[in-house]
Amino acid sequence: MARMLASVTGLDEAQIALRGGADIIDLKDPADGALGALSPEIVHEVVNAVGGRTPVSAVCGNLPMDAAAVRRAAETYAATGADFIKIGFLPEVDARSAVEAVADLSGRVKLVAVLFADLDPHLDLLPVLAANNFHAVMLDTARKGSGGLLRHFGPDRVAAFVGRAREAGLKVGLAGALEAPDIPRLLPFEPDFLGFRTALCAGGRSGAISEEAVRRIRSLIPKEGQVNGSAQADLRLLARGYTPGGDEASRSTDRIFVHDFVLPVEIGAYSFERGRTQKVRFDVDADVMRVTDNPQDMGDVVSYDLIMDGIRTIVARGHLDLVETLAEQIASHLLAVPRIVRVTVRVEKLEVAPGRVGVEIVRSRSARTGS
Ligand SMILES: O=C[C@H](O)COP(=O)(O)O
Repeated sequence: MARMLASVTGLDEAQIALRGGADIIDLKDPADGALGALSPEIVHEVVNAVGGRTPVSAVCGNLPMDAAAVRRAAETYAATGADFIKIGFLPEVDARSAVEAVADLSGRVKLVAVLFADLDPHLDLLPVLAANNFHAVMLDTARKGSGGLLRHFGPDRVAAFVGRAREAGLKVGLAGALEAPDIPRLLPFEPDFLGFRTALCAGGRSGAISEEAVRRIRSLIPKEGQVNGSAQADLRLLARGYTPGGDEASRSTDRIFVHDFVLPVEIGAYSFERGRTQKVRFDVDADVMRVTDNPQDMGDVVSYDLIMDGIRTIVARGHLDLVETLAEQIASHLLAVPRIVRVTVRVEKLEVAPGRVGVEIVRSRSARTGS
């Protein structure tokens, strides 16, 4: 279940974040880049004031990839009483010795590595982190003015990152100028936490955070007992008379769609279709249970981004022989979103004939579950 990490600059903001419902208080100086550190005294003060109500994490600073410097900073912040310390690892040098230099601190504090999506991170570091007792890895962005996480790492790369981190046995955090529409797109990857600063501030990440913004972001992340980004919606659906296993398709639905979505895809049963891509067009319509006639925020809707992200992620897995297989995988992926009750998926190869060839399938939840 994803938790919400809120980056704050000290005690006042920590209290605002707690009132807004943040699950992890993260201490950093946003005016000093992605990993600007606050003084150990401030961290200690916040740890005492939070008094165990939520975990507290502290950023160790913008460190050179030098084992001794990383060790010194990590020891300093481990001594503050923070539950987690976050250490950034840059890709330009081999970070292995810096990772090894802090391994034995894991008995005192949970170690969290931060890698940067916009700096071409070395994913080979993931097993090294796990072997050196790191608890978690967080994918963030270094250049905060350069767009959010998904701009640098498409959903297919995020899926690969999360998969490799989990395989190594690490918990996973995702961050990087995340905004409200990113949340339903990232929840399907089942991160352990999502990190925010910019979205919580009025006037950029160096501005002050607002309780209302914290609350709004928190409301988009399901809590324990809720499922995969959908349970909040499920509660609203229940309030409107939808019942699990009921005749969902006959209830009020809206249709979201992605049409004329063309991607290069490795597909085809012929040998000449292997080892290369060809253009494939996707047209997908999804019937979505309506929770309100007055949609105001991302919690009220199912985003069409989920359709595009799903297609990209499936296509990135590699070669498939049949358009039918691809269409079925897309349909299954979308019907895993509980609010989607019916999908029409059309997959067309654009380059194998003078015209277009392909398949269209219609699949619904009730037909699958028998409900
Ligand atoms: O650790 C998480 C970051 O503080 C997120 O900051 P951001 O939303 O400004 O990228």
